[in-house]
Amino acid sequence: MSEVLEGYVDKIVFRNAENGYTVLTLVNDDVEMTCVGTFTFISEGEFIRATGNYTAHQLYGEQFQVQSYEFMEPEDLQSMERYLGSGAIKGIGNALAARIVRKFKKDTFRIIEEEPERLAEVKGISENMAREIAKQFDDKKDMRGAMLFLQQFGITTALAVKIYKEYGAKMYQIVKENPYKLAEDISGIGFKLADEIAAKIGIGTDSDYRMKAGILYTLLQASTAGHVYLPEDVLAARTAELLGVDVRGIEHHIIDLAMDKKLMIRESEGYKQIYGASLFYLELNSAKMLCDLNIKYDLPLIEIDYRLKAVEKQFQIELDEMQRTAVIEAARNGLLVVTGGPGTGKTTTINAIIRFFEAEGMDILLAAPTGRAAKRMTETTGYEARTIHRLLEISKMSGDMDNKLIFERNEGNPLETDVIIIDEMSMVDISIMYALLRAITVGTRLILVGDVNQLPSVGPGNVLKDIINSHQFNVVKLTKIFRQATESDIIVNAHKINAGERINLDNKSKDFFLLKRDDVTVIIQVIVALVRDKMPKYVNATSFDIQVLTPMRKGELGVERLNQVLQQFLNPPSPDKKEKEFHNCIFREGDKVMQIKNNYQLTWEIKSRYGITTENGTGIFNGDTGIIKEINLFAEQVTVEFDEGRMVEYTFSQLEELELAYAITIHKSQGSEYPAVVMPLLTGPRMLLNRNLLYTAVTRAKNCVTIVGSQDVVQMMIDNESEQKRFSGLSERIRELYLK
Ligand SMILES: Nc1ncnc2c1ncn2[C@@H]1O[C@H](COP(=O)(O)OP(=O)(O)OP(=O)(O)O)[C@@H](O)[C@H]1O
Repeated sequence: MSEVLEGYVDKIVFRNAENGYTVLTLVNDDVEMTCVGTFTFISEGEFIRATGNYTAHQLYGEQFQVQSYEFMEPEDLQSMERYLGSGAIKGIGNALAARIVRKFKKDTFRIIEEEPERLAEVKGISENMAREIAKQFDDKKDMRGAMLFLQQFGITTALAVKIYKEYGAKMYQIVKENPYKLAEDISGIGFKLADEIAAKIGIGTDSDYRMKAGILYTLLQASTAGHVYLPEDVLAARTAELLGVDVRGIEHHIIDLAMDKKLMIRESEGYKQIYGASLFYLELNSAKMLCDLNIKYDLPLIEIDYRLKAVEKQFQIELDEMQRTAVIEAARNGLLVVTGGPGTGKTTTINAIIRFFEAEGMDILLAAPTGRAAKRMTETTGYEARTIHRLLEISKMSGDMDNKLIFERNEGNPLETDVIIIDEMSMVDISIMYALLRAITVGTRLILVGDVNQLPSVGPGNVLKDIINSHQFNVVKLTKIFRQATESDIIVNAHKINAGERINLDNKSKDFFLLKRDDVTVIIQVIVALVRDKMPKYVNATSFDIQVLTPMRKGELGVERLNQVLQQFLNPPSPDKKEKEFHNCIFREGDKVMQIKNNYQLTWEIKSRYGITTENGTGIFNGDTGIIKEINLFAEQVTVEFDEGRMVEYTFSQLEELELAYAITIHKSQGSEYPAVVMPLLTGPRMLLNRNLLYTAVTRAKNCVTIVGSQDVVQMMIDNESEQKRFSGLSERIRELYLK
């Protein structure tokens, strides 16, 4: 049962401006009470009614834990004086507040509202100031009114402030008529919340606004699953299910939305592709820019060959036929794709291309979609490679909203270079591809390198595969596995998996094992033994370097369960390790954790042995893993050490961006490499257990792969060619442009 406590905010004892967490003393005629909770908009002197519970704090004694609160108008003279002097109105301190109230008595607030010029009758208040006071008073009143209004729909004060700032007084009309607009305009309000508000207001389930918002929301959901568009029937069916309405009513709303330019409709072989407008233009413009870049350079083959021989001689390599072709095509085309599986010489080819152009005195830029991939590229080429975000000089960062990123490099300020090489192209989604293409002028050569059989990007699109499948650009496929690579069963098996062939699982290999177990408990025991005891010695690494990969999040062998178990064994509770529980997950000092979304604002620091900062920067990206070094319960901060000693401080509320990472999904492992991978494979949905997923998991391991579970499931995955279909139209858009 919640209780209610009313009173004045006497003192704000602590306040975290970022998340609103506040400790304050509330006073009324009877008590003075410490209140703790999230207050987004509060100043000393406000009169509030708080709902919550009394709790006993070990250190601080009795406290009132606030769940929600509302502002009330102060009533008596003392409360008016206290409110005015609280700092809520800038320029009025205690003394002036006392003079104002002494002069106007209980008329004070009415005078401020209705005859503010009379404030100038008080000593120390000019006419200008009087107007200013009235304005502030009015602003705050509106804001308070707005909050009271929004509170009835269960909207938190933080969101209420955002809504009020966005719409001002128009807010009332918008909320009453079309609360779905909130979902379009305000980050933090999604379709679901808007739909709840609509229900409370009494908007019908078949209202036009609701239908349209439902369609747009369905497309947005689809884009988070990687789709750029949805076929009309799929969109209609999913929307109907979401809204609980008849599918037949949806089609004409799709047409209406298209007329409003919120959706784009494209006819494709016998069906309609429905795009959200912004993704449509990202895709169409990417297609155009790719075509524009694809110019031919009329260089005589003899000359290229001559120069290539010189490079081979200088660097003492002999390129294979396809590798030579790749260098030649790179010289003769504005756009080239080089694709191949592990050990087929992609890196060697990149190196040859770099040396070839370098010998011509050309400028070259290297980049990759993730920090880890860029780091590897730097190591294998000896040239600085950056993330694509850094290459494009990301400038405006809105926390987690990738689609709102703004880059300094664009058509008005393009990258000035002769050649750009992008590695790990399979991870590039349509938004970052578009941003990259915008910053490249025709005449700069763009070389895209990647393994098309890896899982596609997390973000929408299937860029690398679509570019290849359009058949309009030069593509060099590297297929030969080089001798050194054939010594690794990881590489050999990866290629077999990809070709749908049976792999040898008799455990005679040095780096590829299957431990047959069919009991979940036993599988977990084996995984613990491998990660904690056996693998570190075998591959000469630490337990933390051994990565457990699993297809699923849920279930007995899913990420969540495995992390709990592995944490218990690899980093058990201990009196000298501090912990923080967050959303049912315990974070403990010493834990291995992973950042689960791109955050361009998080700052990191590298410190020397003497504690002096030697380097700092911003940006921690989806998939970056680190170790919790310290949990500070007093400052409510968690310090995590990422690669290369980059230290990052997370506030407790930012813990939602972290997850334990003893086990991670195969999807999250894209673009990473580990000394050893351990993978439970027992059961799971057939849709998920496919060739593509197994291939990606296996190719993450440098020195050892151990599968624990069922051989039948391994075989089933190899045989299951059905990838989860991605609806993306880049390939079609490119072909349309060439047909014109
Ligand atoms: N032309 C060549 N002649 C002899 N060996 C080669 C040649 N090209 C590549 N190799 C060797 O083959 C192995 C794999 O090459 P490389 O690292 O370039 O492939 P990759 O496709 O980048 O592999 P991965 O994706 O696994 O990093 C390396 O040991 C490399 O030295």
